[in-house]
Amino acid sequence: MPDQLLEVRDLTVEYDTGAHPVVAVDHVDLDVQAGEFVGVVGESGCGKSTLLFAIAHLLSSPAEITGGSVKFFGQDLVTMSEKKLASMRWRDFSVVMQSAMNALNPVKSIGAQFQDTIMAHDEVVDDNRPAEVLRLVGIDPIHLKSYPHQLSGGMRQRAMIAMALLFTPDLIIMDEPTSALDVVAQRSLMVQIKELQRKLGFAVIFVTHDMSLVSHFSDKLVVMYAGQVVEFGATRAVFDHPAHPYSEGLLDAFPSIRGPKVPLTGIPGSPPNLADPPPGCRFQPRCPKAFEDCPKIEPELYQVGAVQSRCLLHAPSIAPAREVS
Ligand SMILES: Nc1ncnc2c1ncn2[C@@H]1O[C@H](COP(=O)(O)OP(=O)(O)OP(=O)(O)O)[C@@H](O)[C@H]1O
Repeated sequence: MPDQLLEVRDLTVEYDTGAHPVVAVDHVDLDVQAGEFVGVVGESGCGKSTLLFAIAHLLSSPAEITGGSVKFFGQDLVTMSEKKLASMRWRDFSVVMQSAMNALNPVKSIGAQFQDTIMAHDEVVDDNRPAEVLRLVGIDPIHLKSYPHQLSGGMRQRAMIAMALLFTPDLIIMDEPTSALDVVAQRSLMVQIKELQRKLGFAVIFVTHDMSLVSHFSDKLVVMYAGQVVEFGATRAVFDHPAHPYSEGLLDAFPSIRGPKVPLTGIPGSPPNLADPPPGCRFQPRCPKAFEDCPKIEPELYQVGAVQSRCLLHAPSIAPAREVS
């Protein structure tokens, strides 16, 4: 199996809203290696869910992929036929949504829904597999007979993860799978996802608002702002030395569980309207380190040590003359 599982290049998604399309994902690049856990963070509305849906090719109108490619084991999902995509979903990659209650069919038992997923593929699956995947996520297989409303919120999310594991895919895409749960259930589900990932070796792309979750569970971190990736790198490197002022702001806005108590500071202002983003750097109207070039020049992603940062402070031709303390 090649190491490179997913290669997203220049991916752009627009919501066609009339005069000014909303560019929710703007020329995003992302690499995921086999078995890797990649966290995607950023404020509400920055395009995280749209990115995941675009990767899984699950977008519907008015959203449309207007450019770029999503290569999964070298095959471009963007140009792939719906038939081929349907055969790959669940088998090669699966998606776990924010709310299992919305994703599961309320009038079918969990077992019947597992069977539907199995029947939709030409794969031979052992009869015991549904029971086996439920056990894997800590649910008694007796609940194959249960309907979604008979399970707790945590169990429903676990059942969704079990369904995502039916064919042991190489990639599971998760959109805030724990956000509807209380902190204790959230933690225990995360620990379980991580254990399963280690045991079964699948890769995860995981969207969350929760910086403490990604700090504990993800290998790599993608920080998104206004439809763009503004920082990308190993999670530890980003947490230890954030290279983008927005990442710094996000880190200062959440409490550290073990570190010394420090006053939390938010990020002043609010994210821009994606139908009409500010010129130059999109974060500059809110950035404490902005300087005169920031509204004039659109930054690229620059290599800064172990991470990449979309900040002009790190642009080789600009930074030395404009160093801001
Ligand atoms: N149907 C739609 N029509 C127009 N714009 C949309 C539509 N759905 C989403 N958007 C816009 O696309 C942008 C990205 O939305 P998206 O849901 O991907 O963000 P997000 O980071 O996942 O947010 P959250 O964390 O709140 O789930 C937002 O600015 C949103 O307003």
